[in-house]
Amino acid sequence: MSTAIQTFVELRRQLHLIPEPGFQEFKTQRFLLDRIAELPQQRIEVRTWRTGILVKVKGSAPDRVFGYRADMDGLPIEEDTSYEFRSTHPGFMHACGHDMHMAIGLGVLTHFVENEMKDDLVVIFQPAEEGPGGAKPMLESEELRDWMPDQIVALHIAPEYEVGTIATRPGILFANTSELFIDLIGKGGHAAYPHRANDMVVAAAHLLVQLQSIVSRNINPLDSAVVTVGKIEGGTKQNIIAEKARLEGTIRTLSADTMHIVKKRIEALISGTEAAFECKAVIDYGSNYRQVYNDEAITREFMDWLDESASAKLVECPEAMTGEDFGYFLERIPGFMFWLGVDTPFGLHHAKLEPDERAMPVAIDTVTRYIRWKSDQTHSGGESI
Ligand SMILES: CC(=O)N[C@@H](CCC[C@H](N)C(=O)O)C(=O)O
Repeated sequence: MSTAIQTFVELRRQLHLIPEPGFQEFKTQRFLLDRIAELPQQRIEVRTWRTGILVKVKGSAPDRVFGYRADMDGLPIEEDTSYEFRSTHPGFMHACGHDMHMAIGLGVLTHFVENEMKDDLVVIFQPAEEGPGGAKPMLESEELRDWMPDQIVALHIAPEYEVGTIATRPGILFANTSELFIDLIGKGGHAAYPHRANDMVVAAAHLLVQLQSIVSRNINPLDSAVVTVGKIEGGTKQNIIAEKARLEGTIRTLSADTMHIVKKRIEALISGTEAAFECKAVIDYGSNYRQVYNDEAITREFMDWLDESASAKLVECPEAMTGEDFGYFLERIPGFMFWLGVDTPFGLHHAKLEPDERAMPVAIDTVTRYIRWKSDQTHSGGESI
């Protein structure tokens, strides 16, 4: 590994030490700002937005602004890797690769600071991707308004692909998402007198099983949807009938219509639970993310370029039911997202996730070469998508 790449690997390890939840990425922001301050400052301008950062690198004869976006937040997971550089924040871990996304962002930024291109570049470090979502408010912010890229790219690590692989597709890449929070409120009581109470642990158990029937019985088998309840809590002690229970989950669909169907069915099942268990239910859909829809022409052009440039092995992949608030960027700015192969047996959001760092030079090289090629193409009078 070259010294320059070793530096970004080391920066990724330092970011891995300090995972923070959405909109609380204070140490992460400080760390990134300090690294950005070490770069030659002549052609860069830095802005902060909440816990996020925007860095503009001025080009020599700008016609357009290219964007690279990296997400910043960690997850509430107790890390269980074999790393020496495990999280120093108990109960939090970079288990979705955002440490790598940010270090790659620093690599892309450094490249364009050291090697001028004609167009401008904005590197966007965005908070709260895992929730409640930083992309939408960031896009509406004054800080980004006059730095809005004309074309944007982002990547996400992919445990299932080998190092050296980049996977993407024109059109929909990631699903529409909606969070799901259901509070059940009944009547608590003594464990020995169930007839005088309305037990919300039992109500939650019934509802949880019924929710599983939505995908299997209400969605066209040729369509795709996910209803996952990732957290359930209820009750206070083993001999007290629970007055309250809470289910927390997420819904994923490949279309807005299917999202509507799933939500209607959840509401119907919840009404049934209220009637059956004589309780009250409150539903909250939390934050919703728009699907990640890759610009078809630009993505196809990138895939052709990648095939020819042999910067990485290209895979045209199927859609995934993951969500990403980068979908909001792609709603406003033409561009695409791709999967970066990091070849590890444990999946995203797993306590043992150890992405292969040899993927980092592949990403920095591909992103910088592609952006430069695209910029040169426009300036040489070539066709501009
Ligand atoms: C890439 C990835 O894993 N993204 C998250 C996005 C979470 C969206 C939202 N908070 C939800 O849970 O619905 C994912 O879980 O796919």
